[in-house]
Amino acid sequence: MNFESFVLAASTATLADEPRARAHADAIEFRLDLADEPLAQLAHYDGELPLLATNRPTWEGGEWSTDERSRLDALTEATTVDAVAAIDVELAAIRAGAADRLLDAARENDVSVVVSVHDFDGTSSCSTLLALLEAAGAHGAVAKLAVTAESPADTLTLLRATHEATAAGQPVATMAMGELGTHTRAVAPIYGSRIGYAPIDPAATTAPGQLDLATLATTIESVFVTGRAKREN
Ligand SMILES: O=C1C[C@@](O)(C(=O)O)C[C@@H](O)[C@@H]1O
Repeated sequence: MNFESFVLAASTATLADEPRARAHADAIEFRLDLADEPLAQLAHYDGELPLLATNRPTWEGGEWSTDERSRLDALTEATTVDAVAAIDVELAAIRAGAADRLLDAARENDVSVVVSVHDFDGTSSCSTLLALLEAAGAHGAVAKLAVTAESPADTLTLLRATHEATAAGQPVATMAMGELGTHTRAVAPIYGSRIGYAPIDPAATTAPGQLDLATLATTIESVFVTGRAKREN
């Protein structure tokens, strides 16, 4: 997965759901931390959509609660699965020096790396967001930043950072979590965001404020394609 154009990922803990995502998604984000028998599911996967493997720890809003080594080892094993085209690694894990082997495995297996940062408490200043995106981008193909919107102004800060990083030639994926941030999931692609995440079922969200896959896909289609056509005319 090269993320040169926008990728809409259906987030799920159940790879058997993949056929239901095909109509709208470009990829599956497989949440190993939320899954039963994640490595066995990967070994048996025979779907059509490429996989982005995420194994989110509790310290970054996920559910993988055992030790860091086993978490990163599971992701390392995921890089050897043909269908896995990308993995998600937290910037904090890279900064802690824990992910070197994983990043090597991704390189050896030709798997792209999405380097992620999540802020579940709020939204920092635009310059801080830009610094985080730059730091994350130094380690992977895409820098991903999910903040929490506590006001409409926070969403503008996120979109400005998205726009500025993109204008500077940096591939980023951004979204504002929380109800106030929901619209950013549909409009961030206009400012350059390369990845969107959505659950197949509205009730199975993997982050606060997500839209379900069909809704996000059709909304992006109308605002993004229409907006692009207008800009190009
Ligand atoms: O990091 C992200 C983005 C996300 O948190 C979101 O806000 O859509 C959803 C997660 O599944 C994914 O790993």
